[in-house]
Amino acid sequence: MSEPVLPQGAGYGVVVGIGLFFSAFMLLITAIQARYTAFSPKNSEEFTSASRSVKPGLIASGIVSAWTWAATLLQSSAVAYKFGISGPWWYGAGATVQVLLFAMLAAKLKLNAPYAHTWLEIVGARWGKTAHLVFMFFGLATNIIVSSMLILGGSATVTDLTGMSTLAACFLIPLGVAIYVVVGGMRSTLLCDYTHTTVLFAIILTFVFTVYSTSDKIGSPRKMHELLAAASTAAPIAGNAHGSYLTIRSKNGLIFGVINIIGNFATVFQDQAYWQRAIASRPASTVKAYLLGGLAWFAIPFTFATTLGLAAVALRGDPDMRVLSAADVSAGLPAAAAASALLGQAGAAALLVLLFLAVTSACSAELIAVSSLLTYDVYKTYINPKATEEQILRVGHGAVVAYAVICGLAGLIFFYIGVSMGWLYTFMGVILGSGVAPIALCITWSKANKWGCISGAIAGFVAGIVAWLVTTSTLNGGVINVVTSGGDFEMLAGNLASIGVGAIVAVVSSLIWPDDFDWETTRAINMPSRGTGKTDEKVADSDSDDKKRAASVKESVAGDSFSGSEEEDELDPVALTKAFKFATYSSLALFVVLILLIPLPLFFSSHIFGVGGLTGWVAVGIAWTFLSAISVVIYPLYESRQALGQIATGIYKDIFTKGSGKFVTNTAQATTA
Ligand SMILES: NC(N)=O
Repeated sequence: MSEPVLPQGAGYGVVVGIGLFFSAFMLLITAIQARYTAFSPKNSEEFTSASRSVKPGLIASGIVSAWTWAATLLQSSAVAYKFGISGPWWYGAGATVQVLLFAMLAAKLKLNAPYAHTWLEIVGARWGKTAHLVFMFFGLATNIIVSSMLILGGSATVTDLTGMSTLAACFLIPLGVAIYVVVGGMRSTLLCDYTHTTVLFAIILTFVFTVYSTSDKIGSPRKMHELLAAASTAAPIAGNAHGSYLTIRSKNGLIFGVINIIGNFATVFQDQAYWQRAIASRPASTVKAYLLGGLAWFAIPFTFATTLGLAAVALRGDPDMRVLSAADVSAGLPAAAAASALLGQAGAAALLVLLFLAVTSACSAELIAVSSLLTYDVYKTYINPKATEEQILRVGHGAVVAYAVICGLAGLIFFYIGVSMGWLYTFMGVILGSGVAPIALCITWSKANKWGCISGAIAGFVAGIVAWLVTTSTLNGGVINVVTSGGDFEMLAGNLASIGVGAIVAVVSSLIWPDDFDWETTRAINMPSRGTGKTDEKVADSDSDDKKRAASVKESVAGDSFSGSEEEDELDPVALTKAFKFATYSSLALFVVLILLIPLPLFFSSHIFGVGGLTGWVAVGIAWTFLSAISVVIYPLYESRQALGQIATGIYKDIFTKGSGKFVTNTAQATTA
């Protein structure tokens, strides 16, 4: 291993320091939220679901943040390093379409189970205990794999750049996050995600402008083209047209693309984190949030990897660029190496902060997701069905901390057995792919057959493992180990068998023995008794200060609260059916554009990008990144201007008339809502 670019203290400083900073920040946000708004995380609905009241910009920002893993930055750059310009495209497009298509599931969630806390509650209500337990295995396995990838990617980079102990990084990363999740719950986690996403875009744009505009090592798309063309001549890529880095015609790039699409279907559809954002969303704008979030996210891996992944190739031979081994690439280190070569310690530090923010915000989504599954699907379903509000909240908090420790342990175990982030990334579809179709059918199709879907998930799981191992053995002379099993064809076989068998068994059996489900049972999940609002409507305290503020009550309510009656209005089945149709048409159209119309003609024509082509490609990436930043950084501020005004007014009042700014709801509304 080469000398770390940064001192060890920088690693601890970022991991512990930024972790503590965000914990303090979260305490502040939570205190502000409790004092100046209608929402308090002391309520379990608010803790896990943000009272189902969050607006689309903030949900989109939360989706971007939860979907920006360590792999989004590191693996995307690694595939750019290995396959050239096709890698960032397949990474970005191949993981965006699932979020877009999830908009359909999100619309159906609001239509068919509007008050559920978790996707497993829906499975349990529709198909009973066996299905609940089988799909819980898939759900929790998804969370463990995603969290392990976060910890592996995060710790490998921190260790590489600073020399910090991997063991310490594996535990300190999730524990720091656990503190702020326990303090803040879902809404504050979304607010923290928002701040992370803002900084993330700022750092990504800094790297983009360094590479394509200011760096004296590269500095322009033209120079990048020249360096990539030279790299293609010096070390042609097997399977690429003319061995070039500048073509979409890449056989291994395409194989990665297929694996990527399958694995990401598995991790979006079965990860409570993405369901949870749909659950937290206002019903009328859920579809918008997912379409916006998906499109905004695309820019992150595409532009980042087109920048630092390609820069790592272009800078080969530069005295500041370290030589990368196959293991370094699998660990996702090309981006870190390029950042250090371009900007020295400043580049390494910026990458470290970027990665840490990505890892912590995705990790916070995983922690609160697993906490919800353990609370509602394990504790409340099987251990204490009559659990009180207080017990649920306590278990939710305990589950966050327990899962943080489990994440650290899982990351460490994978690290010691030699499984890297890149290996896990291509493996995820092998064991998780079979659940994709059964779960999608459970929430969207009244004819989905219970036993067909359960057996599809199990049969696909077995088929995936068998196909993966048999292919590994066949292609490697009977040798099965971490290295041989991580090959492109080996992983492709496992991924295809898993998702294919799961889908075929579920669909065919449902066509032969169709169910006729009327959704009444799922709509009844957690249904509030008539007239109960979903917000934490705080009845005015009896203290004299609050009485004095009676006059300001109405304005306070006009801020960002979301009453039960507003929610009922937004749950109008006609409007939600329309939203589902819109989600279907738009997400399928975007799927066709991103996965078929753009890359396939470029692939089959074996086109090699010239200077103009590369410049246009990079320009699209930069423009998309700016539009994304506007959507998930500026737009959430705009849509919440009233609430921000309400909070600012409260703080102003508190400053000038001590105690007068506190939020109090209209007592008349509180008792009748
Ligand atoms: N979230 C992903 N696949 O980067």
